[in-house]
Amino acid sequence: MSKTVVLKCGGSTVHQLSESFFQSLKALINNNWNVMIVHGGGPDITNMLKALKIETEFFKGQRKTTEDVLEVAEMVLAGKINKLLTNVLQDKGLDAIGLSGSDGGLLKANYLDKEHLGLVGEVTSVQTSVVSLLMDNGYIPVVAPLARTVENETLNVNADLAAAAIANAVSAEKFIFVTDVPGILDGNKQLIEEITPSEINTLIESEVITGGMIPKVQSALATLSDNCQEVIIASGQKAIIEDGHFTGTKIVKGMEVSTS
Ligand SMILES: Nc1ncnc2c1ncn2[C@@H]1O[C@H](COP(=O)(O)OP(=O)(O)O)[C@@H](O)[C@H]1O
Ligand SMILES: CC(=O)N[C@@H](CCC(=O)OP(=O)(O)O)C(=O)O
Repeated sequence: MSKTVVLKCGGSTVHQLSESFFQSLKALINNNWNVMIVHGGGPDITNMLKALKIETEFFKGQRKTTEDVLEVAEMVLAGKINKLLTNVLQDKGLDAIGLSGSDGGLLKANYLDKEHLGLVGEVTSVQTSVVSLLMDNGYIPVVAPLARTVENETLNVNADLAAAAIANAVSAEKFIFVTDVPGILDGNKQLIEEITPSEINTLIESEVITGGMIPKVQSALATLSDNCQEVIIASGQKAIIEDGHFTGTKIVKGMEVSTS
């Protein structure tokens, strides 16, 4: 039976994905993995908002989303970035179908914090049949992080959190964050090859892990399970598989000793 890998491609890297990254996807498919991609696009949304002279602000790492901001976010995520990624995958000989989380009831959400964030969603359910249908037929689903409420309103969703919700719902055996750094770096900017949840918490407290890395590691911790034994953070500028092994940082459950 095929295993499933969910990759989250950050907006920081989506324009710079390397040839070896696409070769790694082919290797996964040749090894019978079902592959799906959830993408971001934060920097492109910010640039488009600036060009349109619409103010943009973040609250606790998430974009405050007014109706004007949502219109631009949807245009950039479901239009520009989703098509760019789907086209490049097709160009590399990988069968991909682009869709938004609001298509086919894929992602349902509630308002995360309407007062502070406006039209931002927290995913409450994932209609996995939409992506299974595509993967079972040999396609890579490429998902833009938008969702619908039960009242049929569209909401903007942080892409790391959308990817984690999807990875959990499809019971992915592997979950990989593809970003613009080689993985989690320590205080000396050296790559950490393997890390446990308690070591991550220490690095957050000591402010070695900051900014956009925080939602990634938090999403990773929420996804680790008996089924998904490791979550990987790797660079899209390199191969994500070398000599049959995943590159980057592996976040593993570890052998945490309970003191309670
Ligand atoms: N300890 C760390 N190791 C690596 N990157 C870190 C760390 N702490 C913060 N970061 C930042 O996290 C960024 C990746 O997050 P982000 O910019 O949100 O990427 P993406 O668009 O891929 O989601 C890196 O470019 C880096 O600046
Ligand atoms: C609510 C919220 O913050 N949504 C994000 C969606 C895109 C995203 O998360 O893109 P990256 O992965 O490139 O950061 C935003 O508007 O920027």
